[in-house]
Formats: sequence, C-alpha cells, structure tokens
Amino acid sequence: MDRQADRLRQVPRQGIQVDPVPNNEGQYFCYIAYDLSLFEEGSITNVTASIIGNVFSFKPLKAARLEDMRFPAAYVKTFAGPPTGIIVERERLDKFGRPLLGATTKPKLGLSGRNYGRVVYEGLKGGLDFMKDDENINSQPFMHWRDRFLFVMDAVNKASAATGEVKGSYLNITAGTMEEMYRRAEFAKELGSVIVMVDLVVGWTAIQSISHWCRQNDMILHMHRAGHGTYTRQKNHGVSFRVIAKWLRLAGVDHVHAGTAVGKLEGDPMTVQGYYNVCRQSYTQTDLPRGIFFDQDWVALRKVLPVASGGIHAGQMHQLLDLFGDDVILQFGGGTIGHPDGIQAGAVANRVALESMVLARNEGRNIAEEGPQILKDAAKHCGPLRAALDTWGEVTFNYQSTDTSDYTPMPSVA
Ligand SMILES: O=C(COP(=O)(O)O)[C@H](O)[C@H](O)COP(=O)(O)O
Ligand SMILES: [Mg+2]
Repeated sequence: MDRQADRLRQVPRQGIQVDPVPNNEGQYFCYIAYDLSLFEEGSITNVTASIIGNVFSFKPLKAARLEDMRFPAAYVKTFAGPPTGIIVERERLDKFGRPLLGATTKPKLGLSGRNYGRVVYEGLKGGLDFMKDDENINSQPFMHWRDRFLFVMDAVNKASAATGEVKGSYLNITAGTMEEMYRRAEFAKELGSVIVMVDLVVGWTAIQSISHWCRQNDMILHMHRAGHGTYTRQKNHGVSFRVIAKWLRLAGVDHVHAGTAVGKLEGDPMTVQGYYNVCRQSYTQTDLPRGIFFDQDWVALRKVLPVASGGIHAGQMHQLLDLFGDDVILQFGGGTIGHPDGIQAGAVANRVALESMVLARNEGRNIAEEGPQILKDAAKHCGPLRAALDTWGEVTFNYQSTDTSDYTPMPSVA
C-alpha cells in the first residue's frame, strides 16, 4: 500500500498513465485525467456517458473496472447536491446522537393496502423512525400506489400521535415516466409525508430531476441502489460502488443504501466504510485500505446519510454501531417483521438494543468487545429483545477480518 501511495503521488493532472507492470492478477492500473471543458456542468448523465459510455465495450479490452474518480472543486460546485442533508434531516426529525432505525415492509409483494398500512403502523409504534417500501413496490394489481400512500400515511400519523415522535415511511414514487413520478411525489407531499424514495434504476436524469423537486418542496430523498450489483460486484469489470456513491452525492440524494458488512449482502467492512466516508465527510482523504484512491473536496455539498440494510438483526447492534457510528440508518426488514412475537415486538427489540448500545458507548465501554454481554444484560429487562437474540442468535461472524485483496499494491515503477 505504501508503494501504491507513492505511486499515486505521481499521477499526472492531465493525460493517461498506465503502469508498465501488471499486478498479481495480471491487471494494470491506469490513471486518466480529462480536461474539465469536456463535461457539461451539473450533469451526471453527461459524466457517465463520457466515462462509461463506450469504453467498457471496446474489443481489445478484455475487462475494465472504474475504481474511483476525483472531481475538481470547480466541477463539484456545478451540482446542488443532497436536497436536505444530514444536519437538516436530524433537525426536522428531532433525533440526535444515535443512528436512525428503519425497516423494509415485508412481505415485499402481495399485501393489500390496508394490511400494508398495518405493518407500517406496528413497526413505527414499536420504536422505529422509518418504514420503507421495497424496491419493486410501485403500483401493482394487488396494491395501487394511491391506496398504499393513503394507508401508509394513516399509519404514520397514528404512530406519531401515539409515540410523540416524528415518524416517516419512504414512499417509493418510482414509476415508468417522469410525469407519473411527479404525480406520486405531489400526492405524497399533499398527505404530509416527510420523505419520498426512488430506485437507482430510474436513471441519472430522473434522479437529478426528482432531487430538484425535493429541494423545492423540502422533502427528504431516499435512494435504493436497486440493480447496482449487476455492475459493481465483479472485481475485474464494471464500476465500484464508491464511484456510484460519489455520483449520487453530486446528483443529490439524502439517503443511500451503502452496505452492512455484517449482513446477507456482499461487501467487506473496510470497503463498506469507504463508501460511508464518501457519503458523509466534508473532505474525503485518500485511504487505500478503504479503497479510496483520491482526496475529494466536497466543497460544502450537503452530506448523504448511508443506509445499512440487508439481512441484519438486533444481535449485531454492537458491530453496526462500532463500524458505522451515529450517522447511519440501520434498517432491519426481516429482522423486525420476522420477530416471533410480531412486528411491534421486533421494533421494540431493535430500539432497546440500539439505545442500550449507544448508552454503553457513551459511558466509554468498548462495545465491539462487550457488545454481546451488553445485549444480554438489556434483554433481562426486555422480553422482545430476549426473543430476538434467541431467534437470530449470537453473532459469530468476525467482522474485523478485512479482505483487501482487491487492492493489492501496485508494483513500484521506480
Ligand atoms: O429489502 C431489503 C432488505 O431486507 P431485509 O432487511 O429483510 O434483508 C433491501 O432491498 C436491501 O437493503 C437491498 O440491499 P442494499 O441495502 O445493499 O442495497
Ligand atoms: Mg429490498
């Protein structure tokens, strides 16, 4: 890594530089610096058409992977960025000093609007801050979008009244046309929702358009990265998610799914922390163990709140808090709704697990090591947490083992 860092310092500000010697996998690192005037200001669509438009299909190229990008401050300044940002979101929600808690409503397909609303109410009443539509919940024959919005907002209002807390549910406005997305967004606003959601598959122009709408309407924008795995997962071809995260911050989303490290979906801890840093730092420094190749000045662009979601449960609370800190949404779908005593009990278990862990951390305890005991102690006074730990068990996965094999040092070119 040191040699690679030395190498990075020599990267030119213009032109192409290819390492003369391949790494152990027979791959070459290549650095390309483009002239700023080749890009339209404020358009991720234009950036992507240029950077990944044709290159990846060239015949002589067996495979290529875009690992990272650095944007000059002058170009960053041409984007509006997240419409709300972490600071304003926390103020609007009146929630500070802890991660936010959410859950994806399950089963993802098949519920009627009324039954869907019941799940939302149970989760929020039990202590979650947010519930969330799943990525492919749009407007299907079993539940039209308007019915979903009405039943969900009824649940949000009732749960807010019952708990005295600000609550929300990400209403997925993803649709086949922009006109329809705006129609759904307007209705969400009319009903008093604080947040709307779109899927990454809507495309960059649609993301930037809806981001502008959110900015004009004081609405939080949640982004589900549906589909990203088709081009981010293969380590020798495609685009790293850290680049997608950078594009999304520029394009302007408030939340983005960025991985869990300890859940059911791929992503090692250090690399996932790198994605989080890109989302929520003011200035991201080169950090090769976390896959960050370049310094990036975000020039006062607001911060994106990363979302940890995908097969996580209360028994992993210490790991999640230790890995990601406070500025994150911890989203337990099956880990709430699959609770043996019901959805509300699942939400109570997650809220109690989170608050006990935050309290222990604030008292100076080492939660990474003492976490399982802290959870067991909290469960003595909380039946739902006890049942959750009995159901999903002790955590055995060693999240500190870090696979950095993707970033084998480049050979020296001295
Ligand atoms: O439905 C879920 C998670 O449900 P559950 O909590 O029941 O596993 C989401 O679509 C995943 O978060 C997507 O993955 P990612 O967040 O990595 O994009
Ligand atoms: Mg999902």
